[in-house]
Amino acid sequence: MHQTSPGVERAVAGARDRAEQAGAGAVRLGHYVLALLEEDEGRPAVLLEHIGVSVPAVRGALRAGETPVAPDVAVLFNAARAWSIAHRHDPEFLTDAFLIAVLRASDAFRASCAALGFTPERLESVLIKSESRAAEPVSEVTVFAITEPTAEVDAARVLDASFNRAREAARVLEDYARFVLDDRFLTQEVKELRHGLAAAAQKLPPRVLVASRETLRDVGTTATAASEYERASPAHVAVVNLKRLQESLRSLEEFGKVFGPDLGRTLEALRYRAYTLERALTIGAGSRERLATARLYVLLTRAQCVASLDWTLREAARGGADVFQLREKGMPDRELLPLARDVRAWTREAGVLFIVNDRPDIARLCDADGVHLGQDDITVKDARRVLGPDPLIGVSTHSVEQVRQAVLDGADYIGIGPTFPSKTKAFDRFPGLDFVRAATAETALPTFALGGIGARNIAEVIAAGARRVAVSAAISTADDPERAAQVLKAALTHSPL
Ligand SMILES: Cc1ncc(COP(=O)(O)OP(=O)(O)O)c(N)n1
Ligand SMILES: Cc1ncsc1CCOP(=O)(O)O
Ligand SMILES: [Mg+2]
Repeated sequence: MHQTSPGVERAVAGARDRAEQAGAGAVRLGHYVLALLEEDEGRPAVLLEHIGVSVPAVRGALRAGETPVAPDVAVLFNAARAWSIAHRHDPEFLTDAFLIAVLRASDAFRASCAALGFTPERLESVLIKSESRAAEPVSEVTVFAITEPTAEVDAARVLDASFNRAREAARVLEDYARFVLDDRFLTQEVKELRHGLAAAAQKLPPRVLVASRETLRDVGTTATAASEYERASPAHVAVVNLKRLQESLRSLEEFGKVFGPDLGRTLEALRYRAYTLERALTIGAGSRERLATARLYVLLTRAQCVASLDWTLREAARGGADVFQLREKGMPDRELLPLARDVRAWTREAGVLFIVNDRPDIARLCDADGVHLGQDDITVKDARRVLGPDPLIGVSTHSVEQVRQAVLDGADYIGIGPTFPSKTKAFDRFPGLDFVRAATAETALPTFALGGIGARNIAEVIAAGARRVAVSAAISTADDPERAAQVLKAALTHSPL
């Protein structure tokens, strides 16, 4: 049994077909050469072009029917195998070794091919590493004439397969961000990563990749695990393809180093970008689910409530508020933590979410559902260190750039504002309704518009694209927080998400 590549098998079958079609009676050496040169991107064709021989010219000039009858194919296989063992330490021979065996099968045939510009020696001279060649300068366009030719071609084969795999995975993720998440920013991010891959691939001489391509020889193409056909949901598709993208990038990075540190570094940067994307894509999907029905978010400060905080909270929850934030800016920690624990208990009873403002440590100690962070507060990354992967992290934003950064940082939801002047907090800059429009169009992450929002202006905010709002004074200073919450919630639920 000979270990050949599918390329060789195709060439053998192709030579037989040619002989049969020509009514030649026997397969001739020329039939093998023409069959080996049939694929423009195959090794033999690339090799000939590399030594300056025009493949179309050979196809036109070689009179296969007039070339010597080929020996039994087993003889050619033996010669190719011996060549491959001698030069590649590999009994599994490729089309280039088979071509050399065919050329060596007859002196007369060798002479006619030499007249067309190629001899086995010329082909070997660019395939085999020799002491004398190693000292020669390597030209920029050189494909095979490199100090370790088979090593580079083998590395290129991995790169070729991995570039394709990474590009395919990126395409799936782009579709997921675009059609499932409906997220403009993440779609753009994945597209940029895909373009980054294409740019990295261009750092290789194009023919190195082409020369390495023998996909059918890849034993992995038929090795399919049953799990490859199982996808529970679009989110599962995204997770599987994120892993595929990262694995391909790791492989690209490692084998890319064979071509120098520059390519390795470029690919490493792309791999880190893929990790960032993973965070944004998977967190985005999870937060959308957990906050799917959350429309009305209420910030409570004890001193600003006209009645008690617990009564205000219960009333507002009865009126339809979905999320409560404890926002105590100057309260001593000894007072804050017990209050936070009380609010945790009240929100649990009411069946609503509870977020602590500014303080991941307090959020963790009182077992809150999450924390809210402003641009000057602790970062999302550090908050995750305190809270772990599950609790919700909200981030305040005042510009589209901050929205994008919050998405990449792994925020679960975003506060967008201030929209209007607020009695709760003083501002000197108002990104206003234009920002509501821009932010809601940019991301599919849950966004809560806030700042001076109440019953009299909520329609404008909704008209600008907001589907969720966060309010403070509108609830904490209301005589009837239940009714106040109902009015806001009714306006919000009027517009579907
Ligand atoms: C839901 C929500 N959005 C924005 C803010 C504002 O947070 P930040 O900018 O950190 O300001 P302070 O509230 O900490 O003064 C928020 N608290 N909640
Ligand atoms: C904390 C904060 N950050 C931006 S606006 C705001 C206060 C929102 O309160 P109100 O609804 O009373 O304006
Ligand atoms: Mg803050």
